[in-house]
Amino acid sequence: MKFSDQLREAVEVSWEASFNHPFVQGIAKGTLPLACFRHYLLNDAYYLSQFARVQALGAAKAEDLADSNRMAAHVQSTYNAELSLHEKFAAQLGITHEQIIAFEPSPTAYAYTTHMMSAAYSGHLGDIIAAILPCYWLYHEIGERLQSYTPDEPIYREWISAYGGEGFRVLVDEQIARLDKIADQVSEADRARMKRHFVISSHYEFKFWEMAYTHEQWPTYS
Ligand SMILES: Cc1ncc(CN)c(N)n1
Repeated sequence: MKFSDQLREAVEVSWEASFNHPFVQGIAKGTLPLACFRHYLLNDAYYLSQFARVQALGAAKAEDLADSNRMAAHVQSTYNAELSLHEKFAAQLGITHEQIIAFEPSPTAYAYTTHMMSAAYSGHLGDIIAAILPCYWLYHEIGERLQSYTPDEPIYREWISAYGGEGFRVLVDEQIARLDKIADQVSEADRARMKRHFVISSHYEFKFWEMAYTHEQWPTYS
């Protein structure tokens, strides 16, 4: 069984829970309050800026130039495709660039990005891809599964079409193939560690919907 198939099997329950989360179902049906999407967007702008840095660490740690080149190209797609889509949504929701820059991430967004950074700084390219792959793969599965939905809210329609589209599929397949190739070359201990990164990131993906849906904040102790 391919390494990526083992990973996919390990997260079946948590990915199904993500798919069924009221945030995701609310996007599909158009019933998600825009205030929840706003909280998501602000946290996601922070998340994607850290995600791009993790991808860049992948470019730096890759052992051959072709992988460095492709990881760097993925940084550019995060910037050109995803972050610019978010900026468009932000403008539609009246969120300014200054608000995005000044935004303090919620606990889950902070914890998830810290997990990815830790895997990236302490590991090799395989650790990095394992930690970031749920971000690609889960979103694409969700986007594909929501393709038949046409929510009234245009932002939600565009969100579904961006993640379910062919452009995103190509990037997901590329990283899955890269991870399978690396998994064939490393030790059993490395594969176990990589699997753990993937499973933890998948849990954080679920918690990210929850964070947005509940407007998660840091405690104030007052
Ligand atoms: C938290 C999160 N995970 C995944 C994605 C899709 N790249 C995203 N935009 N945000």
